[in-house]
Amino acid sequence: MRIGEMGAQLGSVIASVMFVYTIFRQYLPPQFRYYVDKYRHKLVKLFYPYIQIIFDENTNEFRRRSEVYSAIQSYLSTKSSTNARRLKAHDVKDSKSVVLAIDDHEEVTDEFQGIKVSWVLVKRETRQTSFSFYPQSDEKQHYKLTFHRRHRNVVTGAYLAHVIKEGKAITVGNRQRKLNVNNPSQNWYTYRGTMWSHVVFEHPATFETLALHPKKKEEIVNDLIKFSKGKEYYAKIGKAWKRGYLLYGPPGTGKSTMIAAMSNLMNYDVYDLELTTVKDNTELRKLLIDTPSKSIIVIEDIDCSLDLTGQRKKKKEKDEEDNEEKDPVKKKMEKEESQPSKVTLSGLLNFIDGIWSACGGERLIVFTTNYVDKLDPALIRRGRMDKHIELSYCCYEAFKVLARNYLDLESHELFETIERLLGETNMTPADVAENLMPNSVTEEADSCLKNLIEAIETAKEEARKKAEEEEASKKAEEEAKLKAEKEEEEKEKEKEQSAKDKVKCNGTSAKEGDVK
Ligand SMILES: Nc1ncnc2c1ncn2[C@@H]1O[C@H](COP(=O)(O)OP(=O)(O)OP(=O)(O)O)[C@@H](O)[C@H]1O
Ligand SMILES: [Mg+2]
Repeated sequence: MRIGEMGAQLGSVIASVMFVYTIFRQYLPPQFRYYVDKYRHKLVKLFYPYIQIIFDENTNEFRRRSEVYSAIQSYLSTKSSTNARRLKAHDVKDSKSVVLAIDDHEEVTDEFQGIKVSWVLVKRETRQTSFSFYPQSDEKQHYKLTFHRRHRNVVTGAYLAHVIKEGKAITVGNRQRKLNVNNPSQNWYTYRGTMWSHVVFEHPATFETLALHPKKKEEIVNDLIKFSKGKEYYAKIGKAWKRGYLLYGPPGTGKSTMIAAMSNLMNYDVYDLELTTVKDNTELRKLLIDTPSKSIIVIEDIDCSLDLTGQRKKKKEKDEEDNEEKDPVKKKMEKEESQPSKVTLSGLLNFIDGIWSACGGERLIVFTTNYVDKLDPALIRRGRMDKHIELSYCCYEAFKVLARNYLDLESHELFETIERLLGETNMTPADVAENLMPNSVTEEADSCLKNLIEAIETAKEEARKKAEEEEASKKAEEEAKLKAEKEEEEKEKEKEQSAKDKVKCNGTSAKEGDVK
């Protein structure tokens, strides 16, 4: 017989005995009654050596679903599928697959450090008598954990911590990741107070498919894994469990793709923060505090995001002209929307250094830029952005990854030519990938590689022409400058000469006057 069943039967026997006792208690002589009452609890303890803990589905706080309950449900979903005979399948919000749970009143046993415990899902009908802003269903359910009282310390300590940790890990593993974007603040009310809107994140990019030099790739992956396992380490050194990455390089070199690969590797949600729609630093702080643990906060094109005031002002003036006919409410909203963003560099820095450290949990912050030289050194100094990653033009190693991804090719006679050509010219992985993509279903790998060679040669030729043109224009500029300088010199000389002539002329006329 299982623990739970044993406990339940013993429990019901004791309950029946107690029930009979309360009926006949009044007929007992007072002295005898006193002794029975005194030893009743000890008797119960003696005959019922089990302890039960109840885990309610909802918390008292706004009737929210209890996180502990959800963790237990996930934990038991793995135990019950092998253990229980009656299971229930249901879809859980944000979960990738159906979650299997034990059916009502079905018992699941578990073992931890040699200790046997039992779990039962209990459902109770309730009748709601009062009006509530948080209407509850008529059913209440809870998990009941039963174990022998001699294991009390282990079960309430290490075992429950283990269940919650495992359960949370299973929930995270099973969770559908989300891509979040910030709502403009004037729309927070419309979006029921939510600052972020989300869609399901299903980007296929991984570090395996990312075209990058293997050494660099390995370094980044190791860095991320070390970070994800570093809770104790960060606590020990007294540093917030956060890490900043700066991805820089020309357009089409894989910065955004790398962010997707990071999210897939770490299983983190992405929070894509559009700074230009954030009104001010206070709003920025609210948005960032609202990001949960295990998230990647992304600010793309950071060089453009912090300096848009001029551009937005122009837009605003233009909008004002267009809006003359519109109704006042709409006009006001649009006016607010076109207000220049007042997010400042110091606001962002304060957040990275200050508030960020205060809210616990692992977070990555990733900035991307095409122009690293344009960034304020204060923003990218080490400690704020822990790792600077340059994503550059496609090298031969990166090309091999793309050839494997797009054409299933490990080697080919044309690879040598491509290696040579890629060493001579700059081509982004995006362009290489575009050329490797077969134009039709029947197109062979051979012809794709030839297309690529042609494209690289064209790019090389264009780069050569561009360099020549630049050289010519530079030469012409220098010549024009020299000419202008010469002309200036001549003009100066002429001026000097005419001044001298004037002096001479004045001298002569004065002398003539004297003679007169
Ligand atoms: N390193 C890479 N590995 C694999 N694919 C790549 C890589 N770089 C670019 N690509 C391909 O090119 C496309 C554009 O790349 P991506 O958007 O990541 O570039 P980016 O560096 O973010 O550019 P931008 O600076 O314009 O935002 C991607 O969809 C991807 O298919
Ligand atoms: Mg990008």
